[in-house]
Amino acid sequence: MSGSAIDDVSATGLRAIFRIRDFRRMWTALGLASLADWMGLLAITAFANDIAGGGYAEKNFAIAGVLFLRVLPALVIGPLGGYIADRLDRRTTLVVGLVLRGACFASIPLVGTLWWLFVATVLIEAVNAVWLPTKDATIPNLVPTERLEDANRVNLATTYGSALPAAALFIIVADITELLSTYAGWTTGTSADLTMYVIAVGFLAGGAVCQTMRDIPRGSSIAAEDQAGLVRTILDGWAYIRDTDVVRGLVVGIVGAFGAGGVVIGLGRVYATDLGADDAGYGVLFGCVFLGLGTGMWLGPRTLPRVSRRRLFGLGLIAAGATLAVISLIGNMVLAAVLVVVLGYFAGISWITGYTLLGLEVADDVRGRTFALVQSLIRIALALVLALGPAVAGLIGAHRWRITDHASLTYSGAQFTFLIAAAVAVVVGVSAYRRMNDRPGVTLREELTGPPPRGRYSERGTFVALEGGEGAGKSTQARLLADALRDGGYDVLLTHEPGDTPVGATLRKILLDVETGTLSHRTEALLYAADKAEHVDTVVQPALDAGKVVITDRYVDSALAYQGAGRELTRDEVEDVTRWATAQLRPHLTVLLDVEPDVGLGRFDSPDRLESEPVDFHTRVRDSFRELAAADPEHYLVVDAHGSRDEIAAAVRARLEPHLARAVRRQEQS
Ligand SMILES: Nc1ncnc2c1ncn2[C@@H]1O[C@H](COP(=O)(O)OP(=O)(O)O)[C@@H](O)[C@H]1O
Ligand SMILES: Cc1cn([C@H]2C[C@H](O)[C@@H](COP(=O)(O)OP(=O)(O)O)O2)c(=O)[nH]c1=O
Repeated sequence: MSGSAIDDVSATGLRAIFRIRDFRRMWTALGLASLADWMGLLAITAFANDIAGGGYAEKNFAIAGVLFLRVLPALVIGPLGGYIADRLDRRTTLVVGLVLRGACFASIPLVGTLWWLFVATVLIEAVNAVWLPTKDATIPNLVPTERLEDANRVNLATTYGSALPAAALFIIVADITELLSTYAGWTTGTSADLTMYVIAVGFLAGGAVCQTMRDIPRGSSIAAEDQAGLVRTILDGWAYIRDTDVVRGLVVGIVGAFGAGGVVIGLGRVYATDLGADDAGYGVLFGCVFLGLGTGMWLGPRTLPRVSRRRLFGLGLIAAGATLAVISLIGNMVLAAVLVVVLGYFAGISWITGYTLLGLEVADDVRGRTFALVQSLIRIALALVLALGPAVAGLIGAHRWRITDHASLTYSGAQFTFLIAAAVAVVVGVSAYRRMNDRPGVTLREELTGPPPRGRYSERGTFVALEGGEGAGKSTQARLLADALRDGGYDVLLTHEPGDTPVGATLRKILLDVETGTLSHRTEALLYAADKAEHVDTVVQPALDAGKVVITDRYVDSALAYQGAGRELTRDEVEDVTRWATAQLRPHLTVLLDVEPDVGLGRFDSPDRLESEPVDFHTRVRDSFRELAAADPEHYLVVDAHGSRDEIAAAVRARLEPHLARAVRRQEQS
């Protein structure tokens, strides 16, 4: 079996793109620019804080202003950026864009006024609005098409992954500035001056690297219509979100998760001063938000495998809000930093589950628009939170209450604003939890401490199930997958339910023959269960034990969906019988081919007994399949079954690869 080759696929992919000289250079330039850009966010906040004069309100208003101006150009000029970028030479735009941003950063401490900080910030972001689409349009011209996905992953990882090193660098430079002024008598205008120069050098170095790239072919044009249609996108997506309950809960929640993280970034600088820390303290808080977000996104959902994803989403928000409330009450820098990691962790859990659920819940035809809208809403929310947070804090001001002659309580505007934001996050979280609670009878305690979900995964072989409504393309995809895997050297068993055993064939005839007439619902469930028992014991398990890849066209989910949701039996009843019949064996991966019932049914001419059921039966079945997938994203792939046969086959193959690799490792270990 060529398993180890498959194991290496993404590693080879990365190695392959990094062997491309110009991609390497683009990546280096992007890394330097991203690092400088994140440091820039910290530095302009610190600079505004220092230059704004003494008062608590002035400092907060200055920070509110500069953060708002930083986000504004992306919203206002953003749509125009792609249009302008399309008309300029790519390499020149990349180089000049970085040099200009570097020059603007260097000019901030040289001019040294608040007004110039504002102007320079707008200039920097306006240049960035043209630079970003140029960068995104350049990457496809540097790598072969089949490596584009890898390249995009690297692009994203570099852009966001540089936040943490940027925070570390910011802290180091802040400390060096402090040392220089204490021991070498080197006094600067503000504590962030040196940082600004370091940022400028970062951008200039990025520009220099871009200059060494070969001429970049113009290639495909930047999707201008994507950008120009922003307003229409927002309106279309808005109507959809407004009318769909679960989606509305998700979107509000996702924006809320960003708000909770954003408020810490917006208020972090002033809050650090409140706690007796300075720029370095702010850098720490900022880094902690990202550390928490990253950890939450990676590990969070995995550490809570038993909790329903829909519940987890709301719970993450509530926990983030509660953590923020605690942060608002304490006055200790070290404790605050630890709690900010926790805050980021919970916000990260909500963000990643929300994003995954949104992909599953949103109807295919509006998915693109909805995601675009969510991105815009996040940007707007961040702009508002980054600006409003400090503004509210400034308005509230710092207060000190004398309790006794010796004790007093200081409560600052920043802490108070955290408390307001915490309350908002908790309210949004509770409402999302209520709206999306898919296990109303089960208490949270039962969910966390109850027995693990029933089921076992075969130690040997790889078990794949294809599920979906009638005519979704299950048999077609099962065949394509089996062929592709056989070509790759795998030992494959292609099978189906009901009817792939001698007894099963008889059961199938009873079940699907229109002449059978109506069956008691429990009889029907038991006959399907009997077919499965025979199938698992005599076909599936022996093949898995022999190390094969078993692909089944329909499995347990079909029973849960058809007998459990379509009929009057409850899902629990059907699940009890079916899991018992299959000896709890679960597929390593279930592929759900998702399509509206009328599209699937339209692919046939002569319906069988179940296919002749009314459309709302099939709609309930479809909803049920989607719920099963949403509750366990790790073991499911939901594919839009409108796509072409080849597109779908490629998506299935890609998602299966890690599972195949795991099977090979399991086999090697045993
Ligand atoms: N991606 C697709 N686009 C359009 N038609 C398809 C696609 N996949 C399969 N079909 C066609 O739809 C019909 C049903 O496909 P089939 O694989 O038998 O579905 P299922 O097993 O889910 O009932 C067949 O005629 C098949 O050729
Ligand atoms: C496996 C299974 C199938 N079914 C139904 C779904 C289908 O209508 C029918 C299976 O027929 P099948 O020929 O597999 O249909 P398709 O080509 O759409 O996959 O049996 C159940 O109701 N419960 C089950 O557990």
